Amino acid sequence: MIEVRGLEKRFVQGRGRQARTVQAVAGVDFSAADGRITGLLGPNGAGKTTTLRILAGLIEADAGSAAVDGIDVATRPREAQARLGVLGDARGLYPRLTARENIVYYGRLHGLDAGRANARAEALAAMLEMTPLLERRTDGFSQGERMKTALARALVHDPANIVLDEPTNGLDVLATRALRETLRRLRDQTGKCIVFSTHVMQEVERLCDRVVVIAHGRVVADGSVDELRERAGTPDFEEAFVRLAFADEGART
Ligand SMILES: Nc1ncnc2c1ncn2[C@@H]1O[C@H](COP(=O)(O)OP(=O)(O)OP(=O)(O)O)[C@@H](O)[C@H]1O
Repeated sequence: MIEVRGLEKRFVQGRGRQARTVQAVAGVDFSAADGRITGLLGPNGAGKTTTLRILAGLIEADAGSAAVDGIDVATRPREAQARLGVLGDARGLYPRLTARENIVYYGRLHGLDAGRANARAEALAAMLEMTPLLERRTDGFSQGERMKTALARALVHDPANIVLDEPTNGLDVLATRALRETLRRLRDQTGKCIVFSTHVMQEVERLCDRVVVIAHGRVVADGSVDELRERAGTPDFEEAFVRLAFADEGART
């Protein structure tokens, strides 16, 4: 279970009189339940990545709070991280290490012994259909191979909650389908709480039980795909998104 309340974050770029403030997140609230896939949907620059980075404990919020299974990420970061698997946008694999070493290394950081970390790497590789990649250095991996390795690494400690930042970025149709299948399996078979950010409508329609629409750093709508369509008064989800996300700017096409 993930809960975000009144989250705010601004960035200051430059110094002195040249300094410019960007309000990246301006009061985001949402909850993501166990056994559900929740999508953060928003246009470029809406504040999705910043929200997820705060949740992952990578940056601090200026105001508000984020909690994983009721544990505040700012005040009890290690406990919160133990319950959270994070697939970041940069993937960040160590190129000189093999896929197995990348996964096991993270397992060890999360306190698993070597035997357990290796067993988890093998089980996850089987689930993600990447066993033949395990002993290869990640240097030179394709986008899909990187994503699988990074996802296995994020899941190595079997967290109850998973956060993914634009997980299908750069993936082809088959890899995207495989990822969708994996996320559904994690939801249905193990009841994980899954949150992912995207700006791909199709992905949200096919995968999400709940959608949180973010625009200009704020939540502008929250509900199932059907509820959002109904609320926007259109059967076309893309049109519904545009109406909800850009309501204050007049509808665009
Ligand atoms: N480290 C930073 N320094 C300065 N500005 C930042 C920083 N990180 C994010 N921003 C700004 O905050 C705003 C929100 O960015 P964020 O990456 O959270 O959006 P997003 O919804 O994930 O967008 P996208 O879909 O394009 O990835 C943007 O205007 C961005 O330029």
